[in-house]
Amino acid sequence: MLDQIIATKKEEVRLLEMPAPVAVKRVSLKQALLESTFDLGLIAEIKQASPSKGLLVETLDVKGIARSYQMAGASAISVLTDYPYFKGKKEYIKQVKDAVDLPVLRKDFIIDAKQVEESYRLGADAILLIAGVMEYNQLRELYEQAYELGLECLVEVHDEEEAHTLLQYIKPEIVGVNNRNLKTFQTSINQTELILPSLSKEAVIVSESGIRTKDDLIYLKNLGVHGVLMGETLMKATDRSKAIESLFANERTVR
Ligand SMILES: O=C(O)c1ccccc1NCC(=O)[C@H](O)[C@H](O)COP(=O)(O)O
Repeated sequence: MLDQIIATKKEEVRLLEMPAPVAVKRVSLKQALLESTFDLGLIAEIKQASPSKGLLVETLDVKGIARSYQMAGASAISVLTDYPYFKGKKEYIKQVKDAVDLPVLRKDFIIDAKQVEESYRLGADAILLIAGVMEYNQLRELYEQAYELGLECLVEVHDEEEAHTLLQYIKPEIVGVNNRNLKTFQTSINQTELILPSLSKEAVIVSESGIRTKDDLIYLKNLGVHGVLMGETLMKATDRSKAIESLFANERTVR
């Protein structure tokens, strides 16, 4: 499946027509995670479908979901822009930027400089770069290009080998540990505990995927991560604001 997704992305890059840049006020993902309402920063995701779970919701009110995430105290919003596998759309980024003040992470399979430039023009504040889907030299180039444009990167690793190799190329400011094995789709939040010692102590760490319960959040908070990225659990909730409020209850930071 992953090979198939990357083949699709190569074809999309070949056909990509650069959009006109939209005017947006960029906000920092890193800062939002460090200054979150809760003790753990929350990147709340908007995705209609996924390869592992199929259709998550029948209809998608992108602006309404973004507002409910912001109202409940999310630090940032992750927006799937891939259509073939996640039913996402590129225009959702601007829709979310218009609806809320939170940083927007473009969630897609970014493998080429053209997609980085496109993300900037679409109005994203940050992009996802996945270590497992490209050469590390390419990852470094895309990372540097993004920061030159004023975009931040969430650099994603899944295992210790990726984490070790990554540090030989770049010292990412924000690292995501994907608890989902992208080859098998299995999730285990223990993956975060396994990888944590291999990551830079200076990086802002986000645990991603398979996070469902308050116990999961307490476990991750005690490991010392700065934030979590949650998709399916929030998308499937009947009341998303209430879901966040009850998952993060008593986790509010007193300033
Ligand atoms: O979600 C999938 O099935 C998936 C399959 C292959 C590659 C990526 C995939 N998901 C992208 C993500 O990173 C997740 O949407 C995100 O981490 C949130 O995960 P979850 O909370 O488990 O929905």
